[in-house]
Amino acid sequence: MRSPEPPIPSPAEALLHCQFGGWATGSSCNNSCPNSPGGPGGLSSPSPSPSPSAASSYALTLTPSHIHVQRLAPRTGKEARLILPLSELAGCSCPRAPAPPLLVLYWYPPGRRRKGVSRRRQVRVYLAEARVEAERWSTAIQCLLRGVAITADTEIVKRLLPRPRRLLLLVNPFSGRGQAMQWCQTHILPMIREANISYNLIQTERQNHARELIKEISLPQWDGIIIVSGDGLLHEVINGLMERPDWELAIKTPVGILPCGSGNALAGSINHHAGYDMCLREPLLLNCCFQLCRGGVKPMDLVSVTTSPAPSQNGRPGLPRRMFSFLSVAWGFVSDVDIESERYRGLGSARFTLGTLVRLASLRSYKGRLSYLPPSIVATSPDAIPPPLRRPLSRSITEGLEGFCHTPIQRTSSDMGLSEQRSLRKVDTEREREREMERQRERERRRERARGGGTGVVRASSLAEDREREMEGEAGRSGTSSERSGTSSESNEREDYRMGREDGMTRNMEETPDEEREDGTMEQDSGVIEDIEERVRNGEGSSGSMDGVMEAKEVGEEYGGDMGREPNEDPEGCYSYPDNLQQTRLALRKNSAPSSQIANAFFSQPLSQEADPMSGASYRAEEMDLNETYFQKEAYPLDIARERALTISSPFRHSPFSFKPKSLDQNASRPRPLSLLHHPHSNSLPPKLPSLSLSLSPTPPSSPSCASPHSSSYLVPRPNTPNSTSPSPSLQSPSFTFDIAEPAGPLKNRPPVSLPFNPPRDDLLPPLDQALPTRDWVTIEGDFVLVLAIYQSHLGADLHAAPQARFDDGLIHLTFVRAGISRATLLRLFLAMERGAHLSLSSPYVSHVPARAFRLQPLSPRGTLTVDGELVPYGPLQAQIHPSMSRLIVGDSGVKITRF
Ligand SMILES: Nc1ncnc2c1ncn2[C@@H]1O[C@H](COP(=O)(O)OP(=O)(O)OP(=O)(O)O)[C@@H](O)[C@H]1O
Repeated sequence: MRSPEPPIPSPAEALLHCQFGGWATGSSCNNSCPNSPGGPGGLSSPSPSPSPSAASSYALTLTPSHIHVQRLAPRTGKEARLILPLSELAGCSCPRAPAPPLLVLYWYPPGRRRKGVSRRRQVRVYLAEARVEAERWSTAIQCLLRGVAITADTEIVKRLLPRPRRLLLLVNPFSGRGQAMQWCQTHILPMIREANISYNLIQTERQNHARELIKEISLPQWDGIIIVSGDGLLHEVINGLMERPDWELAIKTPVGILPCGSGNALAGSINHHAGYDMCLREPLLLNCCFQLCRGGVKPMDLVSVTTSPAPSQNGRPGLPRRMFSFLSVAWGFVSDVDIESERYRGLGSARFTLGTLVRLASLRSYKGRLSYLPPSIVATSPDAIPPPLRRPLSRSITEGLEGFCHTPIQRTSSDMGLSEQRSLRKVDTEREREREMERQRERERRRERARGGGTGVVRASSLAEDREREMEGEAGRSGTSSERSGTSSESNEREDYRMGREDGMTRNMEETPDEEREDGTMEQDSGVIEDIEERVRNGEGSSGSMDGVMEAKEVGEEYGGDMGREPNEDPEGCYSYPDNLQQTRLALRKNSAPSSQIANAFFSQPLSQEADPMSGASYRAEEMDLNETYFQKEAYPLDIARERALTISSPFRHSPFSFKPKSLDQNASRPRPLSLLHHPHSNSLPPKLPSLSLSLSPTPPSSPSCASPHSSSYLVPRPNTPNSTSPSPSLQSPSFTFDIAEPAGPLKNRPPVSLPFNPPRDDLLPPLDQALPTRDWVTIEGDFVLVLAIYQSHLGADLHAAPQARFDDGLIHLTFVRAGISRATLLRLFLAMERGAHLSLSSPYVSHVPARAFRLQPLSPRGTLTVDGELVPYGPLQAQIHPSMSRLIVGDSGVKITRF
């Protein structure tokens, strides 16, 4: 992280050069001084009376990037030379008289801690001969820290300095474990004072207090709004800014976050992009606070999210709600854990570990439809004239999906460009052509079947069938398989399977249903759970949202195993746990009856479409407890036959708002930090879900390889394109069941925006109650365990959910996990996510795709949806990225930054 030491500065480089005396504080650590901005005695201890250090004197040289400190009378055992990079200084000061003329430097060098690299405070104090000299140095250093250019010839005077920055600090005293105010006193305010930043601190008194405040205040007087809390308070602030009449200007106010919550996802992203290792709690806070003091600002994407209307009190249907999100939209497992773990808030971030285990024990799946617009598609407004037909860039997605839904999505997401090139290259050889024909035949067969069903739906009838087909194809191709490219995850996956077979560890993997295969690894995995559980119980897990998990993983690593992997795979494909690990786990399991029970619950039954007795029971109980607070008791009308006929086109077959409104706003019922001890809710599905079905909305088939029986339908403008003169596909082909019906009565033509001041339009999305464009969108229907849309790299400070994400990459990173995944694999996914290694985890049920917009239509009647971790009304939801809309204070480690 630190750059190599610079050589001794040449005279030409030196801006200032002077001799100083040492200043000892009487303690071994030179870290306190009178009148220091951090207060007497620095952060923690009362100051012993400081005095000039008798023996030492130093030559200090200031260059544009460093302060070189040369001890003039070297003592044995002491470093003669110290180099302080300016990039590691939070600030400096020259205390006022009657204090001696001191130059005080607040230095935060990065150091390796128990968990990663983070900053630690050191104060260096030097005694100048005269006050004017100390002030000159202090001014010069502050100029450099604030980006004011000075040279050796510049007359260093105070008026060179820009005015001190002014920050509005909003503190949620109840965030996380309720330590925000304490950390303000001990960590935040001292460092902010050292950086010569003025501030106003306001404690929030209730939910939405910050939002209301931000709507009212005069913004120009603030250089930044800093949230001292978790991500939820920043969500309020961003929406407060967007609800102002001057939102266009207001949203450009730099915002920053000092992590005192339990998830701290944005802080985790800032920490990561600043080059630090993953860390939590105070180290994370110190890193982020230091970055804040450095003052670099970067653009940050926002995502406009339109949710279903909140249930209204007067019985009239409400308006769809629009909000702006900076972090994530989650449905299923992730949002369940987030919301349900509120009751463990006292554990801090370990609440997510526990929540994950609990939710794993009663894993649910949710029926729904996810549509997304891949980023390679040129922006097409739903109202715009369709662009001339071209070869779709996302062809490889469609092509893959037609064949078999799982693997190609995964492959395409990880190396879209590569797979595209590969698909172009492969027609060159004779063999490839044969394979292509074979695939074509297979596609034809499938279409035949689909036509036979009379629905026009291209869908996988069942995973088992798909797997069989895949296997047949594989067997047929086995003669040539070794010649295939080894770069795709598809081929890797098959390679893995093959190696597993050779190893004799399992049965033929391709013949074995996933669950059965994973059953074979049950014992090891339950060991993982037990380790985690044990640590959570001991309070060790309180160090992170997956902290217990992390530590369990470390235990695994000590034993020589990597829990994040399938036991039968290594990077090359084959892996087995060392015996001693298995023995240790068995021993652990013996001594831990409750854990064993949980582990058995996890692994004895794969997640299937069968009802989960546990969840079913809890659901009924909670219905009574919550009195419809969180979930509707009755499903909104769900015509299964009709839903299955849902096509390639519109994800909405009927008005998405036809469900029964809930009696209360879900948000209003979210337990707030003050009321943590209630809320035994859950959101299990009713028993017996229909088996997985998948319908896809392919891109226009402009090449034979992705021709579809309905190809002609793609050649006409979309049904909701105003300039369309051609009849809609549904009129052309009876098998096409496009729904271009008008939305239900009172919703017709209603603006889907509840924000008062006409904020930016979602040009990629039609209103929520209208059909999506057919072009370019991909739709997946089926049973999901989770859908996560994230636009920051981290989902929690220790969950590196989207390693490829940047603050301003203009992308929504979608991860979805389909039903059928086993608990063990899901756990492995989250374990791997801590290191950001989950993208390479090979599971046919897990997909990662980038998008610029998406629409999610839950078809299960119950569930939780969160936006930035906050509960929103359950129902259809859509979102679109607005690149670089806001500004985030990230420090100056990035390349392109401006200072606030
Ligand atoms: N004084 C307050 N009393 C109760 N709730 C508050 C108060 N101030 C803010 N809130 C609300 O508390 C919720 C949770 O706050 P926040 O997200 O900041 O903390 P957290 O949930 O601990 O952290 P994270 O979101 O990172 O897990 C937010 O929705 C916010 O609106």
